[in-house]
Amino acid sequence: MPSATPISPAAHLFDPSSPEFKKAKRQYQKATKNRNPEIDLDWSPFRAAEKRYKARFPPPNLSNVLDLATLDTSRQPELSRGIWVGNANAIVSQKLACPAGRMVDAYILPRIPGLVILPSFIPPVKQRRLVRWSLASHARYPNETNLDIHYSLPEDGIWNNWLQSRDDPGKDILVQPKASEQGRESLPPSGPRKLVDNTPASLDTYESILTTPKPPQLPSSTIHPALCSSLLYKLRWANIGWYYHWGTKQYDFTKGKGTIDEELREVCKSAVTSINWDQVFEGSADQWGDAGPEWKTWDKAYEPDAGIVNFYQTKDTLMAHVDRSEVCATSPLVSISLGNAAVFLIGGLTRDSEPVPIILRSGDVVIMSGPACRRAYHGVPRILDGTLPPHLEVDSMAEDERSEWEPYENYMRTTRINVNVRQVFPKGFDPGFVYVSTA
Ligand SMILES: O=C(O)CCC(=O)C(=O)O
Ligand SMILES: [Fe+2]
Repeated sequence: MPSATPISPAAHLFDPSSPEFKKAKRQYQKATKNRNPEIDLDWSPFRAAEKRYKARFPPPNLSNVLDLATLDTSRQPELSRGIWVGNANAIVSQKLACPAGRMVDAYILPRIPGLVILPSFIPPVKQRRLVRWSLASHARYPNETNLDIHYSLPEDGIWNNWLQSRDDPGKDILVQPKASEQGRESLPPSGPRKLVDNTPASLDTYESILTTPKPPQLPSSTIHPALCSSLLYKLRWANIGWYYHWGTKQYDFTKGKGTIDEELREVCKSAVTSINWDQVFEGSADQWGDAGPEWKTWDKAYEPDAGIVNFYQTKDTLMAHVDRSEVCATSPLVSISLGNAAVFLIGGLTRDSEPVPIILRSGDVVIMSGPACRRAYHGVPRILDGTLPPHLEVDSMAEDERSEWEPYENYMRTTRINVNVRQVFPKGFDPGFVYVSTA
């Protein structure tokens, strides 16, 4: 069923005469009535920026947010979708020269050395394939998701079961909590990703990582059976490659390595080899320590082996954090945005650096690389509702493709997917071998 162009719910928040504006204002006044303004003074610059972009009232002004899509006239239909548009000149950026034989738009920001933005790197057809892959092929056994901790999920995953039940609600499976099956007492549900500071991984700390106990996270004893159709909106992440242990914030190498999808691997490798790294890291060789200018070998040495698919509903956020569990502390981390746009913040090695705000839209790729950027605080304080691009809607598709895509469009209307791909180990490194030889 073709759907009408959505009006972003937030659009009314900019109109003081609308009931939505008045209601949001009342809620805001109620919520802030007893707030001590002194507390605000203690916020770090990163926290203050998170608050600014999270705010429901008044809604954030995005004129200081970098939005490189505004430079591309072919993205106009996408930009005119919602109310959320930033500014291409908000932050100083520089377009990279393309390496020989490659025609890719890539930008660096002098304020965040090692960060590269590739707007529209993923073409629409590939965006749709990655959305299907994320939901139908990847967020299911044997890959771990946030829901597996608490529920005995059907083996073909929440998405595929939900698809079957769309025509026949009687097929909407009731998923049982694990705790009731196993009769265990335990911790409360995990909820959003927990952001605990951990020791940065490196080859020196590798042995202690291997020997740190990694008890399985216990399922909640308080949750109830739930229908697949409702659990779908509680899906927050699915693991890629090496398994990650959330309790210790370390990889659990004893579980072996999950496979990396071949198309995803190709996308990541193609992004990394499209970049003129000499230009990105010009003049920074002295910051790379003993390993020297590693970027010179990334065309051959870059090999993704882990990651996470993040699923955000429009009210979800990802708080400031550093991804420091990977032994490779400088290799590119490739981050792919799909669906609704978001405000992404990236700062420095502590929360005290003022972060740079960037709008990431569907098909954009961000690469975080090098010693400064790979260990920089970053987060996602806002999903920008109503920004699903036209090419992810059935209206833009040929008649015979529409019915297959329709459920994806429905889900993606309120969703942003981020495929976040990392390299844990240097290419060819054998983790088992090092463990035995150093024991
Ligand atoms: O959603 C994003 O753009 C960033 C996700 C992220 O930082 C992470 O998965 O560690
Ligand atoms: Fe991250």
